[in-house]
Amino acid sequence: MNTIQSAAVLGAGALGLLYMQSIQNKLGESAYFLAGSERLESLIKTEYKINSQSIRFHARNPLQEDLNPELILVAVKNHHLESILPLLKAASGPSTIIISVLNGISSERILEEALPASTVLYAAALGMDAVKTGPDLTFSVKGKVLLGSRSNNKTEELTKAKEFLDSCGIMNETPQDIHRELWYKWMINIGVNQLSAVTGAGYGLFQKDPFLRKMMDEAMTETIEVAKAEGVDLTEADIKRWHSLLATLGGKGKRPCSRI
Ligand SMILES: NC(=O)C1=CN([C@@H]2O[C@H](COP(=O)(O)OP(=O)(O)OC[C@H]3O[C@@H](n4cnc5c(N)ncnc54)[C@H](OP(=O)(O)O)[C@@H]3O)[C@@H](O)[C@H]2O)C=CC1
Ligand SMILES: CC(C)(CO)C(=O)C(=O)O
Repeated sequence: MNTIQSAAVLGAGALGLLYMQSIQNKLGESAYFLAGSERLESLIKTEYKINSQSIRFHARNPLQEDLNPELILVAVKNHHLESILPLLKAASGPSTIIISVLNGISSERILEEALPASTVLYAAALGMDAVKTGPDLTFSVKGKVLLGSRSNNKTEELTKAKEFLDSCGIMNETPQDIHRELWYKWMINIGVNQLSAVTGAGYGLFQKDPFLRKMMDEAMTETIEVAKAEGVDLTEADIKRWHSLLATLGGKGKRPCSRI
């Protein structure tokens, strides 16, 4: 099996920058952001700072050149998804592996429908505390990518993508049932992100405020009920699993409210 020699990221936000830093370290110029003409120049010109270290990235426009990277990591917000499909269609081909780190349980199906020739893997990004302010990204923990195939089988594309993430130093796991893990992540977002939006609380408060923790757990318990109705066996133990992960996140000023 060939190893991945070219990779693109769509979305130079908190997660896109976090992953691109590692991917560019591995692939150099064969790693680039995908963008249309409205963002291309600024992506190329901007000097980003990642944990105070200056860094520049490459960017290419798939509407103007044939790219066909072997892997595309999609890291936009859910409400951007529809508008990036033309870029993805132009950039991808039959040998392209797509990984979407969007929160929620629907982006992979949307991508599969829009890009039937490519292979869409199922993924969730978990446990990072990355915050982007202007061109500056800061984080204290990088988290990990949970990765699987639609069938949950260890397909060639899954193995290839996993080996690539490993080679870039991007922590990842291939759980037995990726669909369950997507619901687990969705449960976390429902418990934390909305409450954070309403209260302004960051992880620090979620770690120690009993009232906030109670509301968070109640929202997660409701999500477990919805998951069960969908045939996904999330349990209270998954809430405990989240409590352990929450304890590892940097608490200072972090507001995970805008992630969904
Ligand atoms: N941040 C985190 O810690 C985590 C985030 N996630 C998920 O990852 C995804 C990304 O989150 P995050 O990085 O925080 O989001 P950001 O808002 O920081 O980044 C999204 C990026 O997408 C870019 N974008 C939007 N439309 C286009 C387009 N048409 N072409 C090119 N780029 C475009 C935006 O550019 P512009 O600003 O120019 O519009 C922005 O840079 C979300 O879906 C979120 O749910 C999952 C786990 C953790
Ligand atoms: C688990 C959590 C809340 C921590 O970064 C996250 O990954 C997100 O904000 O989506």
